[in-house]
Amino acid sequence: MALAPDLTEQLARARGDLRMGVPVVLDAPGGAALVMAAETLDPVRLADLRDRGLTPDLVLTARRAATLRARAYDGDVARVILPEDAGPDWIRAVADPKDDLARPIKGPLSTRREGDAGLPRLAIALAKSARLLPAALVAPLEDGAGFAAAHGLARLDAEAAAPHLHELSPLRHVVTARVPLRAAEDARLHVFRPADGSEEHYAIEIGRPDRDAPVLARLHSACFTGDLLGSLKCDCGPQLNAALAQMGAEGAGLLLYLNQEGRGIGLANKMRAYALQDQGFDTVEANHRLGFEDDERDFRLGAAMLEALGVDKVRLLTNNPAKIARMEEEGIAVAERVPLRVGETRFNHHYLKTKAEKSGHLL
Ligand SMILES: Nc1nc2c(ncn2[C@@H]2O[C@H](COP(=O)(O)OP(=O)(O)OP(=O)(O)O)[C@@H](O)[C@H]2O)c(=O)[nH]1
Ligand SMILES: [Zn+2]
Repeated sequence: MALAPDLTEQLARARGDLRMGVPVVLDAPGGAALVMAAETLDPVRLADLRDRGLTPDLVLTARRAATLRARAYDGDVARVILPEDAGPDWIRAVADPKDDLARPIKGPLSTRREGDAGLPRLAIALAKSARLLPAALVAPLEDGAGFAAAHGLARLDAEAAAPHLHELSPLRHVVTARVPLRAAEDARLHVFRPADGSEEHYAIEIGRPDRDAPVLARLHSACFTGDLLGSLKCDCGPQLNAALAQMGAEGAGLLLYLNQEGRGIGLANKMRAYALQDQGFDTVEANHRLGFEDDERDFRLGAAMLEALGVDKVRLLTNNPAKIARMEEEGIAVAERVPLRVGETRFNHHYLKTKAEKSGHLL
């Protein structure tokens, strides 16, 4: 059926539903499950689910489970057995670390050992890709297709959908137009749109870089607070301006503006991380307490955009060795690393030090 949404489109819908608090059905040959994101959990829906005799587990990442001292028998995820009287507040308190220090969780949490964690794992990947807290209620269903149809819920073929969540969605080059910048009057903005309905990404091309030589390039990850507001907590704004200024001075360059806010966890989660940093945790610990890895970005995106723009070798403006490694893996030659040390303030000194010590950033 050509008019029906394909898998990528179904995934985009499922993400939208989870963000709104609408449950989604995951269906696989071995079993099905009803999934609700913990962050957007609706108490009425939780009650309805229980009235139907469904018994959800609260699925967390192993990172969050470690903070809560819960055993993650499934490796990267843990299935917490929900106490019968656990209401939305309890669920949210387990999922969201904001009150961990003020109200230490009454434990111990028991986690499930038996059974298959395939669908719970997919539920976490979906919540992450929806930029929600990585925590979900997952209740086994006997007849996934029947349940989805009866309640008008989105149903995903789990086996087919899982690889899509880890693949880079194809990017379409949508439009290019001239935008004279303070840093360089001869500048053009290219807009790229992923097929999976996720955020658009931009490339700012300064001058006409010679593709036969390594192009001065930067992969800049979106930072609303630093790039737009002038936040002193990071070095993003000064890095963005310094990169454009250098490209302007050299007369050519390519700045990729990747909409991977908060190292890929989204602005809401980044602000949760900032709130934890105010409680004394560093940037990496804060991500872990929330249930995320240190860095959830996918730099394959940058390589795909460079390729689309006909660039296969770069002089990369960065202090982050992971960016260099990823470009090389994706077939983009990094002829030179151009260091970018600007914007140190008394507020971000500790942040920059943590990045150097824990994330391997070069000084
Ligand atoms: N999760 C999280 N993200 C942050 C924090 N501070 C800044 N960010 C994000 O970190 C990213 C910084 O991106 P980049 O400027 O590409 O930085 P980088 O990986 O340090 O690499 P280079 O700047 O190239 O050396 C942006 O997406 C910011 O929104 C934080 O404390 N927690
Ligand atoms: Zn920043």
